[in-house]
Amino acid sequence: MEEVWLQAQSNLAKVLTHQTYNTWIQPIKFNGANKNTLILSVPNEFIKERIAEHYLPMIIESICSLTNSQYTVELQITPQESKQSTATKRDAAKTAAEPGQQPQADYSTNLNPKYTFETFVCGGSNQFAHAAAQSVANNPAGKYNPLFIYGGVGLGKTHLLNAIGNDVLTRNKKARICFYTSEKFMNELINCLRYQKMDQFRNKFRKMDILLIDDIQFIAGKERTQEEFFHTFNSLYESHKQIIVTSDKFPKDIPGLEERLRSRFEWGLIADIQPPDTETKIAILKKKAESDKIVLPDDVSLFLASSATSNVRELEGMLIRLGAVASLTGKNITLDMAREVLKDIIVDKTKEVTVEMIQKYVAEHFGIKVTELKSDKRLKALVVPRQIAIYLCRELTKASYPEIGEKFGGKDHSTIIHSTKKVEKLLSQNFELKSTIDTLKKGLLT
Ligand SMILES: Nc1ncnc2c1ncn2[C@@H]1O[C@H](COP(=O)(O)OP(=O)(O)OP(=O)(O)O)[C@@H](O)[C@H]1O
Repeated sequence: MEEVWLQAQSNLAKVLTHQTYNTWIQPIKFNGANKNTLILSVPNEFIKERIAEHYLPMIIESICSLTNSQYTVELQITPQESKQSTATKRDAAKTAAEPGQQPQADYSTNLNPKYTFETFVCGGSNQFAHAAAQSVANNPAGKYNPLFIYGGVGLGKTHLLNAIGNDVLTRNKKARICFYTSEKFMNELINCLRYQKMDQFRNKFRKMDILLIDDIQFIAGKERTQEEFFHTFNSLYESHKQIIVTSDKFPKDIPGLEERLRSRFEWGLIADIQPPDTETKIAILKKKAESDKIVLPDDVSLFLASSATSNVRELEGMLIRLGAVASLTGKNITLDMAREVLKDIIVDKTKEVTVEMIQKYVAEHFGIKVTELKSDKRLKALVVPRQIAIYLCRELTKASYPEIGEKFGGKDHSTIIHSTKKVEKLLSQNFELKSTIDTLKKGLLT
């Protein structure tokens, strides 16, 4: 299997930029295989995280296409102290120090250089948080302190947090800024407690000009971490330093968060990020495709954006997957290819569905005849499928109530409205019905 990995590496070298390949892919070493898992070793946690976040789908795709079978990949950390890996770490640190990020002697900013305001697409769903972030970057510790950004998974909170840090550093290279996930903050705290280095811990955080903490909700319920964070917060706030945190919830909705912290988060500005609309999703995909040099036709970006997910990370994952398939097969990305490659992930809303298709599909699903579905018979075994089919016709086709009535044996439009409303009402209470309808929809649209 080692040869497969070496071949996969060389294929990836052809599709990635030189710098990306050297920084992230080249340091990966083959470390064994069992069944359908390839074990790869990476030099450190930093590289492991980045690979898992950005390159794993591409790596798996490359291995699977070489072996023609399904493989998963396990990443293990094995420190590699060879000259080469030391150089790689240096390169990674160098990459992380751009743009305008001065690596400080006594700490690391941990900022991701890719997450800037320039690479962030602003749309209706995130414009408030974006404006708040820009305002804080322009005037740290001014009007909005702390800034609390909250929103669902993969909607760009970490990106904005980094963008603030990167932006400030491009203008003031001496600014002391650090980005921490709350988990990393906690782990460092635990280590410092263990090795009696609490003075060092406190000094480090309390000397910051801007402290960026990602996913603060994870400190909820962790007493010691909350206490230490509380003192760090007070110390920074009193010295007029900026604090910015992100969370997946509004402060008062974070269970287990101490009251004193909750109230402090509410002192400043709270900005939310909502799921992106289709136009914003398309704009994000296009920007990402451009920066990764992936040729993405308009119909494909619409197809990806019409998928149910609002998680931008997932959208990016689909794009990376398409890019990898296109590079490895030497083909252009087309709508047909996207449908095929992403068939298990995307429900295709662009596919035309007709009343007749729905009638046939629903009748087959319930084991009845289309004529029975269209009839006036009041048997329960027919009434429920009929109402579901009518509901789906309204949901998935452009047919009007009278048109649907006509195709259901000449029924009156009020009967069609009644059936649709009945299903709509039941959907919120009846989980089984919802699941049946979801299955039917998926089947009809893929
Ligand atoms: N508006 C946007 N413009 C450009 N890229 C975006 C945008 N929103 C999200 N992304 C990208 O989507 C990915 C996920 O975003 P990010 O990690 O910031 O999400 P998050 O809200 O912090 O998620 P989590 O809750 O999992 O921490 C990143 O690669 C980010 O660059």
